[in-house]
Amino acid sequence: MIRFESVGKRYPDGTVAVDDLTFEVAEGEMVTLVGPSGCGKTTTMKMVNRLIEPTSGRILVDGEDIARVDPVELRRRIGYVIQQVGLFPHRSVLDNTATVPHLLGVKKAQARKRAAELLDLVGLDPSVFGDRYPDQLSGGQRQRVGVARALAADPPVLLMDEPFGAVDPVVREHLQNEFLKLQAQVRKTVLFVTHDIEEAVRLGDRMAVYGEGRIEQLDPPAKVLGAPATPYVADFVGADRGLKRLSVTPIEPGDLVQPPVVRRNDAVSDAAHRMRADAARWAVVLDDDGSLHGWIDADDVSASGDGTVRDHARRMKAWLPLGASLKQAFSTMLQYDAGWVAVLDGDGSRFAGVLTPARLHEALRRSVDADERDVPREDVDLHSITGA
Ligand SMILES: Nc1ncnc2c1ncn2[C@@H]1O[C@H](COP(=O)(O)OP(=O)(O)OP(=O)(O)O)[C@@H](O)[C@H]1O
Repeated sequence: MIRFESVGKRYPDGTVAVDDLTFEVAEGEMVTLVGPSGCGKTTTMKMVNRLIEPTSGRILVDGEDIARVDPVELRRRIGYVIQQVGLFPHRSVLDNTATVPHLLGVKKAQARKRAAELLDLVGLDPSVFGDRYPDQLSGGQRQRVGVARALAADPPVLLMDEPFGAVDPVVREHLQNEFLKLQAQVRKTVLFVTHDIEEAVRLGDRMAVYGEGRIEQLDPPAKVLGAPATPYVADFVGADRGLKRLSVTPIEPGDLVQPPVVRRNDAVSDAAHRMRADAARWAVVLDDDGSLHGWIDADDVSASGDGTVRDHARRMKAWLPLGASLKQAFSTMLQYDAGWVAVLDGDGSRFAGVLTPARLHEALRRSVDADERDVPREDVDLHSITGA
């Protein structure tokens, strides 16, 4: 846990980099700090490992006032990843990763074993990359080594300053996704500085939007995008914040519609009746074990037809789990030129319903209203939203 209590930093020339900052990063939480250049993000971060000393207030790490902790000892407890990874050029990737545990007194063989595990965890096969030197890696691979090295001493707290800033957008998104998976396993307390809003939105459990030297809003990304606290925040997150919000709004059961469902072994005539009764143009087809198989088009079958559904069923090419983002749903619909996308429940085995473009739009509007009023999305009645 990291706690800032009325923390300020005024440089000798009078520049106030950070002004009266009070906030907390909970254990296992990732908070992203985002804002324009020079607003005080890096200063905030560097005060946590005492690379910069505050001029007022205090900072607690796991309940302890860090002003009373020896800086060297403090930094052992805090992993630090920066854009210029700073690997030792004449040490192998494995030795780079094992450096800190070795310094901490872990036996060399054991430190190297742990380093190999960590390289594996960040997606670098140690048998392929372990013996290479930093200049034999791509930028993205070097960033991964940087993350592995920061995790090597198993610090409870991680500070990350634009760690993926130096790689191209495609690699960056890949690294972000990998890092999210990793964080789900290691659950570190993370402060993550970026000037990329998309990155702040994608990675943060909460994001802190900085104005000059202070935080204008500290909330979950969906809330920042849906209910910006000030005109400054609205302006900073951009006019397309509705679009950005799609990526942080999950598909929930209440968003789905229930089309007619038939089984592969059902008679075609029964399926045709069912679709007609529901005035549906298609039905979802399940396998005999209840798993999703595909769909059947009403135009392909008639009520007097022979045979079973399996003769006419079309295979489903894409589906999504509940909890996937509305952006993924939208993108899947566009990719397959489909008017709906099938959604499966959590463990991916049971058909839960389908999402349509109209329902996607409703989900977005309900979630915005839910954030504004601080209530769960299922409690929002669309008809009660002003203008709906
Ligand atoms: N040693 C210093 N002396 C005087 N002013 C400083 C010093 N270091 C930083 N500043 C100022 O403090 C302010 C905050 O700097 P900081 O590096 O924290 O910003 P930042 O939000 O991380 O910016 P960026 O995104 O460009 O890295 C800036 O106005 C900067 O010019």
